[in-house]
Amino acid sequence: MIVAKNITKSFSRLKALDEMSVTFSKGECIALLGPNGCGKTTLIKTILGMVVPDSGTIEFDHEPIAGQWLYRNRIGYMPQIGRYPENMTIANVFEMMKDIRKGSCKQLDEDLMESFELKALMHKKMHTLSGGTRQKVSACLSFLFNPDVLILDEPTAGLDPVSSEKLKEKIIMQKEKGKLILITSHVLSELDDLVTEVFYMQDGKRVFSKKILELKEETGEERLSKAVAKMMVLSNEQKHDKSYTF
Ligand SMILES: Nc1ncnc2c1ncn2[C@@H]1O[C@H](COP(=O)(O)OP(=O)(O)OP(=O)(O)O)[C@@H](O)[C@H]1O
Repeated sequence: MIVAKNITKSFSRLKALDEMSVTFSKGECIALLGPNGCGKTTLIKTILGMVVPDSGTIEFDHEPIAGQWLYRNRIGYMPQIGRYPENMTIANVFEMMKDIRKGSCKQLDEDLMESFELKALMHKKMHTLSGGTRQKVSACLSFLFNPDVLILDEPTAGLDPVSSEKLKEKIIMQKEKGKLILITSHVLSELDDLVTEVFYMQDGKRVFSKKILELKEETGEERLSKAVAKMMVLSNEQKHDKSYTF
């Protein structure tokens, strides 16, 4: 569904993405992992067309995305930090988004708005919201237009535990519907029941990408955090052994 080939993106002398290639398929829930500053958000933004790569190509459903924008109607994006017109109420923001996306979605998905009880807060202005409520607005907007692809950048950061669980349940339901979900999180324990694949990056490059079953089998670990940690140790140990392919 999304295929990126040899994507490079530099900011001055820093290579945020270095010849990065990825294939993300329908029905997968992929954890995009790696240390701070390794290029996860930059990769997401190149897929969304918000950052233009210096070289390389990205295809969405076999069509190059360069110069295109309609494909974005099929993606729900929850940014790490949602930025909105601060003087608007939550209701204004939703109306604005519905207006922008007019006609691109027949049936709105308002499940999360209900489970987060957001409707009671609709009159509040964005600049008055707590960090968690702002995060809930971003989550609701990303699911609202029933997208085929969900890109969620640190979705549970700032959410209380009950709201986090509600969001996780919603993500699992979308995965079961066969959607493609890309998710970044530094709290690996939250990803345990969610992800089907792990894509681990460092310094703008892929270190390994593995299906979750394969990862658990190879490391002998059940929990994602332990499996990823062990994979990193194996990766370092095997760096000079060319017979071992990640
Ligand atoms: N617009 C920009 N201008 C200059 N440098 C940038 C810009 N965007 C990203 N970078 C740099 O590119 C590198 C990758 O950043 P990116 O946000 O993709 O990392 P990340 O893996 O998402 O990090 P985190 O886990 O902290 O969210 C970082 O060194 C960052 O400072």
